[in-house]
Amino acid sequence: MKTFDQLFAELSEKAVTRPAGSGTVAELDSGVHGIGKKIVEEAAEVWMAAEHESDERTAEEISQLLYHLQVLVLARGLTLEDVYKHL
Ligand SMILES: N=c1c2ncn([C@@H]3O[C@H](COP(=O)(O)OP(=O)(O)OP(=O)(O)O)[C@@H](O)[C@H]3O)c2ncn1[C@@H]1O[C@H](COP(=O)(O)O)[C@@H](O)[C@H]1O
Repeated sequence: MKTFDQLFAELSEKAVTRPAGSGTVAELDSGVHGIGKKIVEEAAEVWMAAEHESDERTAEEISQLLYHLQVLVLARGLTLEDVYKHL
């Protein structure tokens, strides 16, 4: 298990070190357009899970949406602080 901040730290390192086989590196390379499509897809899956599936499936889909949002933050060169200042 990891926290939101721990995941972001891990993804930030992968964006720099670009290890072979990393899905994050592949997604970053797909660009903002590709990442944006994943976000829309996952957001729909969150909605459907919340409406029709279990708490566990809903939480899983939310985790995937948060992951793709973090990848987009990195792709745009933003930091979590850039996001947090709007909360
Ligand atoms: N938390 C995630 C994470 N959440 C989602 N995803 C990816 O996002 C995609 C999910 O999209 P899909 O909906 O198409 O996947 P799916 O198999 O259909 O799953 P469901 O939505 O149907 O449940 C898959 O390719 C997942 O691998 C993630 N990929 C990686 N991470 C974490 O990111 C870190 C770095 O991962 P790597 O870069 O791959 O090393 C590791 O800690 C990973 O656990």
